[in-house]
Amino acid sequence: MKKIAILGSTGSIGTQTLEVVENQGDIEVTALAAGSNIRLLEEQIRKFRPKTACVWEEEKAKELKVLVRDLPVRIVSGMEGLIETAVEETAEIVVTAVVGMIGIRPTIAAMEAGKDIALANKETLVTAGHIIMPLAKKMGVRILPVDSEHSAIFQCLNGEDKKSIHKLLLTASGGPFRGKTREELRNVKVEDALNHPNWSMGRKITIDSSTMVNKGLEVMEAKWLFDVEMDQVQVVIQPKSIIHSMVEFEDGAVMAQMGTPDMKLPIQYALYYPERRYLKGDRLDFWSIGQINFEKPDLVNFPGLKLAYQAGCTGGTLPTVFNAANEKAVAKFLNREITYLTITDMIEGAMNGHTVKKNPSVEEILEAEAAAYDYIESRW
Ligand SMILES: NC(=O)C1=CN([C@@H]2O[C@H](COP(=O)(O)OP(=O)(O)OC[C@H]3O[C@@H](n4cnc5c(N)ncnc54)[C@H](OP(=O)(O)O)[C@@H]3O)[C@@H](O)[C@H]2O)C=CC1
Ligand SMILES: CC(=O)[C@@H](O)[C@H](O)COP(=O)(O)O
Ligand SMILES: [Mn+2]
Repeated sequence: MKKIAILGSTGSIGTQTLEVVENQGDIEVTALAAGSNIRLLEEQIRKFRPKTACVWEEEKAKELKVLVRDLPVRIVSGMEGLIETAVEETAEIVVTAVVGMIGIRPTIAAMEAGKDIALANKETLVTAGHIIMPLAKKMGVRILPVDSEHSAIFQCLNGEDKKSIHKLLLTASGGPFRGKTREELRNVKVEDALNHPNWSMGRKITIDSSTMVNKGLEVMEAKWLFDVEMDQVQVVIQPKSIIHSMVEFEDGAVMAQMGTPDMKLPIQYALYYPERRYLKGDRLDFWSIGQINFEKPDLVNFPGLKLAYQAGCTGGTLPTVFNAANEKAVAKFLNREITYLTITDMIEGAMNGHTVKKNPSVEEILEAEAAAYDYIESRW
């Protein structure tokens, strides 16, 4: 039996990972972690019987301990608990499905403990890719992409030498506001931004898709995962999310990976790589699709993508500031404290106010995160 731990088991990726586990029937779940949803975590513990379970909030962890007192599961909490979950000794693969930079330390700990990483948590790679990728090499562990575009690229590459890549064609749906002007975006509501045309995902990434910040994070994620330059990653709008991404090789050949918008495919591919297994669900029907359209991204009305290229090309602590400012801004928008366009204004302001530090340590990354938060709190 393959053994896995899931950080963020109660979220969109976490629950779909558990669906894959249930459908396949030959994976043991040895550890689970969530933020605060102890009702769902209790259900998961009863069904999958992990050895360790973590709840971020200490008070909730105490409540959970009482709820599962009849079971042989160790309940832990906070960052220490999250790290303990990530290094649970029997797990071979850790699925990083927490949202945000909070994933950095547990991901590093899991790698240091020799675990392969099924990586959904893109914020970790964006902010600490210069630490994660060399560490993977040093420890001989694999970073298996779960993000749909990166899984697509990984599948297109299928072991081809990095030297054969001319460019990566990262597809984007364009989100719910594709084609709109900044004027039209001025008064959009939280509900409008959460209305993604193709994918059902957690709230933070859904807002990121609407601003194109998600694509910006993904350009930086691709740079680290596939060891390419930022200018080798070209974003192509493909509104129906049928093509999940493409690779153009040196000889001009283009490989694309297509499928229905269902994250269970990339999750399952990462968990069983290089094996492909049957996955039940809808399949593409090209007779009814008819057409697949492509567009150039609009960097004027959606400056998030342009700012991401700036952050990724500069490097150092700037991607952290881009990401941290976005995390703070999205939380504020979801909390209805700021307007939609303020999200990218905040990112731009925080980036402009930052002095870049090259090759930052984890501590320096976390300091840059805190500084970006302080900057935003002091100005908005
Ligand atoms: N959803 C998708 O289809 C895709 C997601 N991703 C990436 O995957 C990651 C997860 O996204 P998604 O599943 O949508 O997010 P969700 O918001 O749906 O889930 C987040 C998960 O993280 C948990 N969590 C939050 N804070 C903490 C914490 N401090 N300690 C432990 N667990 C915590 C949540 O617990 P609780 O429920 O208790 O709050 C929940 O289980 C993100 O980085 C996202 O960008 C990438 C590609 C596609
Ligand atoms: C499912 C997934 O991987 C998301 O990151 C998705 O790609 C979001 O879509 P867009 O950012 O292209 O709207
Ligand atoms: Mn994606």
